[in-house]
Amino acid sequence: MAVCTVYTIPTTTHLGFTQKKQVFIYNRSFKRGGGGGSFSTRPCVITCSAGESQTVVIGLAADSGCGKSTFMRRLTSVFGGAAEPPTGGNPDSNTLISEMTTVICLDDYHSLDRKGRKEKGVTALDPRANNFDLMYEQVKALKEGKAVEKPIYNHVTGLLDPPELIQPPKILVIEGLHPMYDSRVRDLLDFSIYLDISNEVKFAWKIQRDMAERGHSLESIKASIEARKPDFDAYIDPQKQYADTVIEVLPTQLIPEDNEGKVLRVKLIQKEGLTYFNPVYLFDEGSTITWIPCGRKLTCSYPGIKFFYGPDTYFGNEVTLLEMDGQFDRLDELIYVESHLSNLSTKFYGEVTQQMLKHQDFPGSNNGTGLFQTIIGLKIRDLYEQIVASRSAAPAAAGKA
Ligand SMILES: Nc1ncnc2c1ncn2[C@@H]1O[C@H](COP(=O)(O)OP(=O)(O)OP(=O)(O)O)[C@@H](O)[C@H]1O
Ligand SMILES: O=C(CO)[C@H](O)[C@H](O)COP(=O)(O)O
Repeated sequence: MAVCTVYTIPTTTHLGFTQKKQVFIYNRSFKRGGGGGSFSTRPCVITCSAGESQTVVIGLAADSGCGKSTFMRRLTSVFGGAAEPPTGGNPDSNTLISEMTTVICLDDYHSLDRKGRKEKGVTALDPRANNFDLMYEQVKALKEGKAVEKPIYNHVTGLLDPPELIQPPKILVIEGLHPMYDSRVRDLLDFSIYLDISNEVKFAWKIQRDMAERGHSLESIKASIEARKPDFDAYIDPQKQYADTVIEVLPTQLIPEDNEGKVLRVKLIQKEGLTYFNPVYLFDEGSTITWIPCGRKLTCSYPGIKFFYGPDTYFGNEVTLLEMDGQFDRLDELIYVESHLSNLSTKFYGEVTQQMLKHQDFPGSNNGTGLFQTIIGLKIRDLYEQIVASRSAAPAAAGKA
């Protein structure tokens, strides 16, 4: 039987607001196949069932409705198998588990529920509505191979539900508004991604989802974006300076004065000098290239497709930029583009095209958003494999010394 220690996280003050004991946590002495325990008002970390090796932690930051779930579906598909909520758990859980990955949504660390935020006049983007101490303790514990009882923020009721048990996975993805906000959490990340959706495109996507699919009015969508904007600018957007990769989505430059937001210009901004990540390049590494692939090998209707590749700087860091403006007419022809890209970390020729074809019904499959999300999924698989290989090589090397 595993012996478990429960650490309680003290109530703290953050940015002048007291992080209150909001969540009912089930502090259970975790036994395999067993139960028993009692409710506590303190969040906890349970030290038991230490994993064989450390978990690799990936951070994905973006505003709400900016494609995080779609990206996660592409990423988990790269590892094979379906991602499902914890079996037999809360039907409103935000967690998705597959054989290799566990994706936790950082909304679960809201310290104020919907009513609490309204009473205090803060948005969910405001750090004062989130418990970063607990986020740090639990991500750290998972990284060290320890199971945690993670709270659940219920998006249906707007309440904080009793927690769920999360076992340390091989790859932990923390996705949400603030994975890179708190420096302690940021330091735990092995790789980080920021989805930077320009206001025009965010608006077009919101209209598509909230107006067409959820029956919201144009005015209410505009009002909701405007209400979130100051906190988005203050707390969410600055995180992109820390990201190892940014996928920036802008209106096309191929159609003069386009304001429909359907054709997109997408930039993949890749940090240079990382140990386990080599940027993807087009044709010749280190060069600067503008490429129009349309013609005999790639069917393009108006306004066509344009790629750009070259070096750049981003928040003072050296980066490699890969950009695609326009959209594909025929996804099977993507192999032509793929064959001119290098450092893709594929396991066989055509794997990017295969992944894109597999999920052609996902939003963004015909443009740079889907292409670059797929490529980053493959790079994360490669990063994971490199980290695991370096860990198993380290003890062997130490043994020889
Ligand atoms: N690449 C894309 N191209 C076009 N539309 C997209 C794209 N990605 C997302 N969208 C639109 O945005 C909506 C939200 O996408 P998704 O659920 O992946 O985002 P999210 O960040 O997880 O949202 P939330 O945080 O609100 O759950 C989709 O239903 C779709 O309408
Ligand atoms: O920005 C968000 C992240 O997804 C949500 O608005 C936040 O989590 C609050 O959720 P809800 O609107 O369901 O109360």
